[in-house]
Amino acid sequence: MNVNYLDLLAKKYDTEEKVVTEIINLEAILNLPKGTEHFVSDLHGEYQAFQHVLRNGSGNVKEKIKDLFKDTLSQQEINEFATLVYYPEEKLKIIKANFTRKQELRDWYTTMINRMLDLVLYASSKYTRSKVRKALPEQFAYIIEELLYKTDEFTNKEHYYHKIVQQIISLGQADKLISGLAYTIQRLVVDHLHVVGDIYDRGPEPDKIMETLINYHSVDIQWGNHDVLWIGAFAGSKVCLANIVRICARYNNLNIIEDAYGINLRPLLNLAEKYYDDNPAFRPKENVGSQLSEHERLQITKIHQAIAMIQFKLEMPIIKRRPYFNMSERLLLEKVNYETNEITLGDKTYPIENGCFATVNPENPQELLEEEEQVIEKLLFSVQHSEKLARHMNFLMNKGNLYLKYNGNLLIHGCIPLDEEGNMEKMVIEGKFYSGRQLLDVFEQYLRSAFAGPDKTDDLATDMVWYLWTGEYSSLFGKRAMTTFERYFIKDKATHKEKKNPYYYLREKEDMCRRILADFGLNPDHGHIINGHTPVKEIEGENPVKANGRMIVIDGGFSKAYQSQTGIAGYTLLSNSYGMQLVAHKHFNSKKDILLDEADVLSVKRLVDKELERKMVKETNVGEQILEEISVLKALRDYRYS
Ligand SMILES: O=P(O)(O)OC[C@H]1O[C@](O)(COP(=O)(O)O)[C@@H](O)[C@@H]1O
Ligand SMILES: [Mn+2]
Repeated sequence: MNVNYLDLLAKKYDTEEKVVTEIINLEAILNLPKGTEHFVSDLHGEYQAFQHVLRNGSGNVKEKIKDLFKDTLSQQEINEFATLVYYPEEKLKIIKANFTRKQELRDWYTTMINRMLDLVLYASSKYTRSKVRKALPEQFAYIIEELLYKTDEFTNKEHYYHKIVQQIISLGQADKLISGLAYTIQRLVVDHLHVVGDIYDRGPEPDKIMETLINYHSVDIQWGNHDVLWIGAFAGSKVCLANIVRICARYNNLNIIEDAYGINLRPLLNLAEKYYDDNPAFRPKENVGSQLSEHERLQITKIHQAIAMIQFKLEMPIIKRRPYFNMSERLLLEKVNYETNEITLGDKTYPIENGCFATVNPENPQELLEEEEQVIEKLLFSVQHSEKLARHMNFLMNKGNLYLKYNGNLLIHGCIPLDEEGNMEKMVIEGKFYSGRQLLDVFEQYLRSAFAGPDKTDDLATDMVWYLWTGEYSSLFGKRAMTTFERYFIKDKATHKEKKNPYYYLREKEDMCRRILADFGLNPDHGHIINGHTPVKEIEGENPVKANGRMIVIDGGFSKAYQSQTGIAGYTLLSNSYGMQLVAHKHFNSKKDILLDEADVLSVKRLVDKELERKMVKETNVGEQILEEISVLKALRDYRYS
């Protein structure tokens, strides 16, 4: 081992005792049960629903409460207590309003604090004390530790413990303590969170989800196609930028761009007002009870057209300069007959409906008007100078990857591009063939290099980010072509179809999944592929667990717009030391419903895989790291102290 490195380490471990203590600590951790992993995906801006799933740990909090209190509390008491753990501040307000006498409230506080302490202790049983300490609210850490680890002089000290709790109540700190304990419980029930892609688009509050993830104790992200679209915009891809604005307009979410990220839409609005009018194909989607005025609706409709047309134009030069993207069929503005108002796709000609081509030069359809050029330049400047967006995108890059190998499983948002025979599809990039894992690695390299060079807008790396959004061999898109243009302008639904990669039926086969796991260097006997991206249509009887358990699809279905297709509000997955459980969630209406009715949106838990023997930290990724640390520490001991 490198001696310089050991010398450096010796500064931290400057006595033999310190080295030995750390080795013993680490060895002990290896023999603890593995922490609970929580998998979610396709959050699509649905912050409130995500918060709920996070706060209840996909049902894990309730389960722990039941384990502990099922013989002493009624179902109603359990529900009320669970709601208090999920939303302590709000629930405290509601409950406190019911008390008229001070002493009653005091008694209630005492009961709740003790109940919370019991639950913290129970939820922390598989962690070291030092880890639990880190999860405690700072302000009360000392007191809570004192209350948690009551010593065997318990009987002598009972009065003392009781006094502490009473003091806290007298000093008006009970609410704070209860909230702190509730958050500690939430934190302890889930050790690590995986977000299997698509934080952005469709829903109203992706920025708040990002803030939550930034503050979360332990998380990784597998980018989704919608996430790379945002990364692409920030990295200088104008076409990705046009797409994110278009999607926000379509879903009536332009305030994400304007208010959340402070991006000025005024130049785009001016352009839109000048060239566009009302158009049924471009009216924003509205939720029930939408507050849009006629005027606002019209404005968004115009913006939506303006940015969509900029997008279609911007796609064309990329398709032309990257022939191996194989997208010449998508040069749609060149296939429009502007005189007859028709479009010819293959050997069929269709009438154009709701066309809005006022800014298109039929001689050179890809040409942007100077005004359009300026609009997109200004938008890009604004996007790249949004401090909040910069923070969010940097976090996505730091915590994110295209895929992740974790505890023997392969986590990936979309797919591994396959042909009909189940061979990994090959893509030629700059004259070289790539497929399977190698292709994904190359994609990721391009994406990182695009992010590192935000001032380059037309280089291969930047174009490649857009390819990841929409290209036929993209592991994130997983379809042959995106028919956005057709869905706006052609009535015939047959043209709207987006053909899926064969992966999506081949993944039903165990043998196929085993081959993919092996290609990624994972053990096919134990590993699973965990996918997001495609909503599982439970209504039609689709099973999220496929390929004899090797494949698990957890499109969260958080996206309200898609819930009518899925029939549920999607799945999440839990993996603890006993195995894996899939959780199906019911529709989430509002936090208010949960606070008042204490109804849990959770429905069924299904066992996917049961460990024959309880899985310990030493068998996990973290365990591997710890083993390495131990071997370094042993080397340090030999080198310095023996
Ligand atoms: O329903 P929308 O918002 O128009 O989006 C449809 C587009 O979204 C996509 O399904 C991609 O988004 P997902 O990753 O959520 O599936 C495209 O294939 C499709 O063209
Ligand atoms: Mn997706």
